[in-house]
Amino acid sequence: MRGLTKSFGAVRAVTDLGFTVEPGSVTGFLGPNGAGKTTTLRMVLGLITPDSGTATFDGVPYAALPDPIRTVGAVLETAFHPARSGRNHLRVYCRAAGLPVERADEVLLQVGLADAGGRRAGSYSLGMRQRLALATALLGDPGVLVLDEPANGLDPEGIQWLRGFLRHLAHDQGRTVLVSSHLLSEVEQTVDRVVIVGAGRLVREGSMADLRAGADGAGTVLVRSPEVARLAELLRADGVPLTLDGAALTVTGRTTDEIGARAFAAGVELHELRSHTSGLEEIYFQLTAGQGQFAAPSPGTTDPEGASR
Ligand SMILES: Nc1ncnc2c1ncn2[C@@H]1O[C@H](COP(=O)(O)OP(=O)(O)OP(=O)(O)O)[C@@H](O)[C@H]1O
Repeated sequence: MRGLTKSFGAVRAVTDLGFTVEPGSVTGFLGPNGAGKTTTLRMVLGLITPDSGTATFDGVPYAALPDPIRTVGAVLETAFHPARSGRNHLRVYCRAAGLPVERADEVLLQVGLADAGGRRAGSYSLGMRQRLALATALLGDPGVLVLDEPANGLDPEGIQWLRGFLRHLAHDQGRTVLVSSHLLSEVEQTVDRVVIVGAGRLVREGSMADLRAGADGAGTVLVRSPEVARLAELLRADGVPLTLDGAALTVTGRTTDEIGARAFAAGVELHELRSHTSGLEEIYFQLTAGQGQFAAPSPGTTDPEGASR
């Protein structure tokens, strides 16, 4: 994508957005609600026309792809004829796209719906609908998958399955997988790279490892110890920011590894040592704070301008 820009009337949804998604990895497309993710994906898939900029697959815009279903599979919104079985839904797509109808059963098996293929799609749970949508995207065995919030409605087991499945498609099969989400925690363990957008603009692009490196020490660490006061004294002497509230010691800007090592070196017994907030989540929050569509002042903030920043 290069220089993608799109307005809806007075609303500027996406501004000069450009990034590249590589094969063999899962890229997370992250941003708060209203950041412009869906609008971007719709432009990529030729469903809406950008005001300016281009989106291409190996240099070819979606509209010019000779065989789009074999190049790109997408899950944007999940709409099914409720009375049609999952299998028939897929067969309709196969016929429309000139694919053998046997593909329907192959993709049902791939997404774990083989036993439910004969049931009405209207009776499917939200998670099963997501799987059926994914199956539809896979019909043409495309090299690129574009998925808008595919974890929506999945239970923890479904999310774990999706995680493994997307990684398999990218890492083992070499496909290009772009997956949007407004929650970093939802895709944190799935994605290799992230593209973060806020208010329609690129905020950050890079590997998950880079983001993690930046997040090291950004969270807080909670410590329980029968010698908590002594440990607090030692850490204060080291210049470590902390708060001691009764028996609860909270340390900022250090990892659990660092605190553990310091306590061990001083012979301080620890009963609990855990990171309270994922530093990664904090970084994501800082990068996108105030850039969501429904950005509101934090509780207790009286600045009336806060909501619009
Ligand atoms: N068809 C449309 N007409 C008018 N405004 C639109 C339209 N589509 C999107 N917008 C606006 O463009 C902005 C970006 O919306 P978009 O749906 O792309 O964000 P998103 O990042 O996908 O959000 P979410 O995580 O909530 O799905 C929002 O302000 C939205 O209200």
